[in-house]
Amino acid sequence: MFFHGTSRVNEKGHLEIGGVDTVELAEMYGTPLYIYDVALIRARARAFKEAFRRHGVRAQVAYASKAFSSIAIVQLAAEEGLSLDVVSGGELYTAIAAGFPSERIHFHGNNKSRDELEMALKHGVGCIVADNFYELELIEQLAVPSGRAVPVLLRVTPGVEAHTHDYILTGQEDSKFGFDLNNGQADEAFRRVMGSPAFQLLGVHCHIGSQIFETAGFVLAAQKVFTKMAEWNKEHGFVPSVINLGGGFGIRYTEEDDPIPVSAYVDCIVEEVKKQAEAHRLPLPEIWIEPGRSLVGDAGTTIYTIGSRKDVPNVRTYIAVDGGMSDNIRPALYGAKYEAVIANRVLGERTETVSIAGKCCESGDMLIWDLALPEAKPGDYLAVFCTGAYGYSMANNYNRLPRPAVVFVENGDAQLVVKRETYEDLIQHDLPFKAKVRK
Ligand SMILES: Cc1ncc(COP(=O)(O)O)c(C=O)c1O
Ligand SMILES: N[C@@H](CCCC[NH3+])C(=O)O
Repeated sequence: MFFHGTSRVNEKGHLEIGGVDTVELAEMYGTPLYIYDVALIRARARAFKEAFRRHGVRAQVAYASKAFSSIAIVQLAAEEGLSLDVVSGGELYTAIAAGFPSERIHFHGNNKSRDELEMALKHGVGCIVADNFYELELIEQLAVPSGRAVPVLLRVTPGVEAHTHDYILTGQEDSKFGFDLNNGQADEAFRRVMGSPAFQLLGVHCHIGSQIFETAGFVLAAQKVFTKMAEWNKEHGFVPSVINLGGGFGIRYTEEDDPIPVSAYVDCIVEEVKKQAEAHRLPLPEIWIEPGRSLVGDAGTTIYTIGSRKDVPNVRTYIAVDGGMSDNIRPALYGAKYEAVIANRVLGERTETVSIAGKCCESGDMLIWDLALPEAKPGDYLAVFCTGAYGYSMANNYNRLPRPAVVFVENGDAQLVVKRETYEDLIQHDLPFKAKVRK
């Protein structure tokens, strides 16, 4: 059975997570419903931190909140001693509202606006990951009058091609993110930052992509980034205090995925950074990473109610659920694959193969193709596993579907942490049209 964390089958034959019956949750909060296994998120956070601790190096593990941002998850990240990666005014606002320590917030993004940068500086975020020359210009304009130097990392594209889906590759040269490491852009950004009192350069950031299963890309990225920082050290006496190698560590969505433990990624990163620091006779910088998916991905499960069924004789059977690409766009966007069970009959014999359709008016709104299930009836609950990252955070109101509720479960306790949207919520920003009367 494809279970993660505290998921198990209880004596009623129902899926239980965090000691709570998911069928009871579906009945209490309605569906679609996102359920997060808090113990699993804690375990992943601790595994990352423990891996660094074993090496005795200074490190920060920043939760990439784009994977799932809400007050509750940010508070949990703070409780677990994580730092926080935010990529917009909205994620920053959420972090501040949750009381997250601003000195542990890292502000990302390839087109930060003046307002967003102003907000970040006002709250004294720990660092701005500067992406481009326009942004350096904006930071300078905002920082110089204040007389304070802004801590920055320069985001570079190292020219490393990780093996993952094209849409989630970020480290290759032809990318919208960061300063190119190989064509002189990163050097120009370095000179720009070092020559201005507006900046305090901490070091370099790179992120090579997402859902990566191999360590080779991280090692290569560490080598390339370090070689550049060593060059800057030789020529300009710069001593980096931070190297940030981003996130991207893969998780197991289906039986086809075979990820390595999070500690294995940390081991290879730390070993390479140590090797590079020694080779270049530089002090070991603090090592930062920013995992999103690997902290929350397999801790999330979505519960849907099964509704209509359509048989296309000799071709396939479609089973439709009460959500779809509006609460999980990943299958439509990336062809992402998931595993699922019937939450109220987990151990039922899997006698038919069906395809799970969403309820949006798009043929591409399919959640899972060719899934073996016990015969599904209207009113059964379908539990789709591993939806914790880039599920709720990419949810939308297509077809004016209200976004689902989110519940955290731990030790037999369930807590609603995001309310379900209502129809009133959907029209709250709409204004009536008043036609001008022509004379
Ligand atoms: C700059 C940056 N950091 C961190 C992440 C988090 O990646 P993941 O969720 O794959 O760990 C991303 C997303 O890919 C990113 O773009
Ligand atoms: N949203 C993507 C990951 C993008 C990561 C952000 N750089 C996914 O669901 O796989």
